Amino acid sequence: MATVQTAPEMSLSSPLPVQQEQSEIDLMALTMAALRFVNPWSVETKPSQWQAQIVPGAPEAKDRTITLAEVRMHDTPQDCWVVIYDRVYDITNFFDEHPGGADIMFEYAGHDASTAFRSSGHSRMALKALERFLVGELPLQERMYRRPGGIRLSDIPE
Ligand code: HEM
Repeated sequence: MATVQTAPEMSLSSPLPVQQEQSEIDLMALTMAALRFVNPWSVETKPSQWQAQIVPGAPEAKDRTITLAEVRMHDTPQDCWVVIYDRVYDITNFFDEHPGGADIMFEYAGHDASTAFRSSGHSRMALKALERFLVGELPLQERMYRRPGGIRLSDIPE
């Protein structure tokens, strides 16, 4: 004997839950796509291949913007970045060369080392040496020195 399937009961007060879930997923996907379009870094959680390939001291390094959040991810002896006067330096290959020793520099791995660098009385030669390690610069809103109204010091290089 044939059975007749009846449609599930519907009422205005209880809309179908499946349809509701579907529309929420689509909305989320649309929002993420829009964010990725407007500002890719706002939805990127891991360092991208592009950022991983920065060559320290390369001429284009001064045009790269790197956030403090990205700097924080580079805090190991094999991959060590520091911030000095709003600029980001990859000092991974400098540990053995540093006249002040490796340990003192590693204390600032992934962090801002401006005050420590300044208070160690580094020479003009040391300031010049920074150029070899440059990988980028902080975004304007995260800078302390190189921004309108920022802290002014006589020894901040151009
Ligand atoms: C990429 C970053 C750095 C570069 C290129 C650098 C470079 C140098 C250079 C060339 C010297 C020899 C003295 C001079 O010319 O001033 C020196 C000494 C020294 N540095 Fe650094 N330095 C860096 C980061 C740091 C940091 C973050 C600290 C943390 C406190 C530090 C602490 C010292 C100290 C204490 C000395 C004195 C060593 C001594 O006289 O025995 N340096 N550094």
